[in-house]
Amino acid sequence: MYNKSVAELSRDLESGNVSSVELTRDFLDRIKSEDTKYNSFITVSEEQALADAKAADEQRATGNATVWTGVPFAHKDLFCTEGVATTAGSKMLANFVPPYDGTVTANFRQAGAVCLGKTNMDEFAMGSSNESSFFGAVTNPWGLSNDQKRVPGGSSGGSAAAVAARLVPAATATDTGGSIRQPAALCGITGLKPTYGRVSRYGIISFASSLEQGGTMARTAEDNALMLNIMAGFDPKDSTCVDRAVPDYTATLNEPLKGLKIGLPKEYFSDQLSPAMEEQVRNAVKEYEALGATVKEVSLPNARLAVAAYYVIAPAEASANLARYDGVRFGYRCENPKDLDDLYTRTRAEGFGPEVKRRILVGTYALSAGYYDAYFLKAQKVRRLIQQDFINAFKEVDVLMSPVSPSPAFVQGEKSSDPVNMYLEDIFTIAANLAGVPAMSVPAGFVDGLPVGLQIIGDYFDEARLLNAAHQFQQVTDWHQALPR
Ligand SMILES: NC(=O)C[C@H](N)C(=O)O
Repeated sequence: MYNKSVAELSRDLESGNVSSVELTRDFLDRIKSEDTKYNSFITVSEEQALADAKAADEQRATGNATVWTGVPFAHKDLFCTEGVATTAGSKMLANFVPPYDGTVTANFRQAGAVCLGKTNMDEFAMGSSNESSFFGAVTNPWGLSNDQKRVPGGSSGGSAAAVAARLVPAATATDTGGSIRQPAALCGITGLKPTYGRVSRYGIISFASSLEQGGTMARTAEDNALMLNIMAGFDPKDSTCVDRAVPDYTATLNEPLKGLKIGLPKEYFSDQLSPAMEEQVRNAVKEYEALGATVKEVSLPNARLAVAAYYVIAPAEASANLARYDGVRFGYRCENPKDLDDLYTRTRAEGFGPEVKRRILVGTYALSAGYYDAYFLKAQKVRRLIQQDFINAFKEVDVLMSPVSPSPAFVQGEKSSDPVNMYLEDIFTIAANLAGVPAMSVPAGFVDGLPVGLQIIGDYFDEARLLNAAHQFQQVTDWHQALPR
């Protein structure tokens, strides 16, 4: 049962092979017995899940079921869930129970899906290893047999580890600079960051508003399509959400790839990429050629500036977004403040972890009057150039393919004392966020027994094509089915 996809579980529910209550109990039991190894959940909402499963079974009995009715899944702990703690992986929000559902949360609820709980993540989505979580690091299900605990990537490491370890068939995630694609790659699952504006951000705890986007994680491309079908769409509660028709993302999965034009950005096959990783990515591209695609080299000349621009823009936006955590309205409050200044200072000093503080300081500096032009404005100009690079590339090709991360899952602690080294994990993923284009990670092989991801980047709102390309690849490969060892 645990190995089944959302599509398969949905068919089992439809045929009456299993009830949602049985399925939900099974997955909850599995989380209880297995997650001690991974720490992929912050909260397991057992009671609520069983009540929702019962309601889903009743709904199905009336003949009014959706594909999702009764199917278990999990939310990254950044998505506000009414009545269930939503912590953003931070001490600051450790006791925050939202009085409302975010739009994505409401969409899953409306479709009848059963949320089993909230997954672990880097604090406020800042990190590439899940080690900055107030609730402890997450362990990658891969590589455990070597006795060395490896990171699952981040910031959506809990979602990725839970899906890889078969604790849930699917989980929501968010991606600001690589937070869906890098953990998906490191855990050997499939993940999609949609176009900026495709999915409502209402009720997602904000880190960098102009970059982040809610997205999907599951083992198959088909399941990612099923998730996006209920996540995408206009929302008047999010002014950055685009009013544009939502296709059925499953409808085009089986289109043949003959004639698909693939571009390989030469900047993404640099010496930062290990030769063994490069070989896996190039082998995956060969599979596409066998499926009828054509391949050519393209250039994203400004891609090398992406990490530098991101680490000005994202902290700047974070410093503004996180100003609201002041101990007054909600979240953590320090004990016995002397006065208002003391309340602000100690609440923030005690409530935030080191990486979040680093970014607030960097962001505040970059936005301050004397430095605004030199850093923030300059970074915005670079961002525009990077966007233009993608626009130019998509005049020549349909999709871009590249590695997701420079190396496979690293050992816990290896990069903790070197923030810049950690930031370089996103060297191939960040440009897509700066430009706002959609991008996926698809399992494409192994290096030293650890999963490798293929990144597929698309033009604006071309998610259906990405999912089609990933699905066709998964019909001729079985990397996405491999069991962690
Ligand atoms: N949030 C993300 O997309 C992760 C990125 N590594 C960051 O720390 O900003």
